[in-house]
Formats: sequence, C-alpha cells, structure tokens
Amino acid sequence: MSEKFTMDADWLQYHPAPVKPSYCPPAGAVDAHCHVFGPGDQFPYAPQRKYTPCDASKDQLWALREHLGFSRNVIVQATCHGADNRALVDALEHSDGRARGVATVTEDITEEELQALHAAGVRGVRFNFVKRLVDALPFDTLGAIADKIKPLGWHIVIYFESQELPELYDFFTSLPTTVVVDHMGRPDVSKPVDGEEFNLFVKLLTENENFWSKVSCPERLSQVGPHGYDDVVPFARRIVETFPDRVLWGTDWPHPNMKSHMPDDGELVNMIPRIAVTEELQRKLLVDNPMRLYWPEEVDCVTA
Ligand SMILES: O=C(O)/C=C(\CC(=O)C(=O)O)C(=O)O
Repeated sequence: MSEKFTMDADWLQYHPAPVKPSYCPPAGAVDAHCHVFGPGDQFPYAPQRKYTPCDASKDQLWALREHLGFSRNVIVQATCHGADNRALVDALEHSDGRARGVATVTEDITEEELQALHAAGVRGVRFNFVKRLVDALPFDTLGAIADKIKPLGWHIVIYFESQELPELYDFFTSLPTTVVVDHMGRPDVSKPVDGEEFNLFVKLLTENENFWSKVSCPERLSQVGPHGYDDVVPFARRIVETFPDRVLWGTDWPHPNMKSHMPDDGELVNMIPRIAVTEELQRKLLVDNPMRLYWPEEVDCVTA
C-alpha cells in the first residue's frame, strides 16, 4: 500500500493563481530553479527529511511554465526527497526534453546509476549546507562525489547561508567543476550591498571563473516583503551586471519552507527587468546562460 503523507501544519502552499506577468520573457526562457514534490503516494518523501511539503507535481510545474511564458525548466532535487531521485527523473522523462535536472547522490553511486541519471537529463548534483535542511556530508565525501560526476561534464550546485561562506570558502574553491551558487549565497540584505559580507561572495565569483550564481529567491531574502522586494534588487543587479555570462534565474516554485508569505510567481517574473535592466542582460540571464549549461548540444556552434 502506498504511504500517505500529511504536510507540516505550518506549511504554506504555493500560490493558487499567480498573475499573468506583464513582463514577457524572451523566446526560449528557462526557469532554472524549481522543484517537484512527490506526489508522495507515488514518490515517497525521504525518512530523514526535515520537512513534509504539500505535493507539487510535474504537471502543475508545466502549467506554471506556460502561464509565465517560459519554455524550459531546471528541476533541482530538494532535501525532502533525500537522494531518492525518482520524482525528479519521472518529471525529466515526461518533459519532452524541456527539463533538465540537478540530483542529490551519495558517495556509493555506481557508474551505471550515474549514466541512467544522465540519460534522463540530469546535469549536476547539489551539495546542501543549510543546517535547517540537512546534516551536511563531510568534505571528503563531497569531494569523492565531485570526482565521480566530473567526467560526465556535470556541475555542482551549492546551497549555503552567507554567514557560513568564510568557513566553506576554501572547500568551494577546491571543487573541480563548474559550481552554481543558489540564491546569491543567501546574503543578509540588511547589510550594505558593497559591504564586507557580500564583497566576499563577489570575490568568490571574481577570482573563480568556474563559479556562477542564481539571482533567485527575493522572497526568501527580503526583509521588506512582497511589495517589490526592493531590498534584494541592488544585490541581484550587482551580480547580473558584474557577471552577466554566469547568472541564472528561477522561480523556486513551489517555494518550500516559506513561513512569512507565499510569493506570486507572476510578480517574481515582473521583477526580472529590475535586476537585468537591458534586453541583452535579460537574454543572457534567461536564455543564453542556462542553455549553455543545461542544453549545450542545442546551442549554435559559431566557428570563426
Ligand atoms: O527551494 C530552495 O531552493 C530552498 C529551500 C529548500 C531546499 O533547498 C531543499 O529542501 O532542498 C529552503 O531554503 O528551504
């Protein structure tokens, strides 16, 4: 019999009816950070999870993609599914090639299992250091995983809170692949955008050209709230304008663990022209960069 799951009592469900964005993304735009959850009776949540979400299926994700005017998704394995990537793989295999994935794997994963994930559309692994979400693995174990996935041409997605960056910095820069940072390293946006804390994050990207950043999740970072998330805009703009070829954008649907409010995904899309202020920056952020990382075989090869 399939297991029944009840979402956490304080769980906020994703927005039931986001506005149609007034900002129209360029053709081929990619939502490069989103998740699928379950459905739990089909793809059970992991026993070691730190939260039980509401189900958020691939079909609901595809419907949102169309509503927002996007073409493709990058689905990131969330901790509630642990290293069981079945819900992710199922979504990728039913995406008509319009979704790629970032998985969570353990050190004992075999070459055959990695190849199967690759065939489904996985192109990276996620290392999560956020203490409320996971008991992080030792650096040696993560290093061994990095060495295993590198030959596949995969990258590593890292998720951490800004106050942890000083102690994680040397490990991060030792990673042998492209590294993508979730949500700008979660800056404390009450601190100055050119202050010591965010400057360390900018230094990480400046001195390590293999590092990329997602300029996502204003709803998690903002302290002023949903009427524009104004306090996050200067941080995202600084990253987009300093590293225009190494930034990605995503909705973070279905917005796990939001406690203060649930963002309207349409309004998140409407923020894009405030953080990428020219059409060229928008095209790089939404199309060129994610295509280069996740669908390189579809990027035109221009030879001199
Ligand atoms: O959706 C996100 O990126 C952020 C999350 C959830 C998450 O990453 C996870 O469960 O793996 C968070 O901050 O709670």
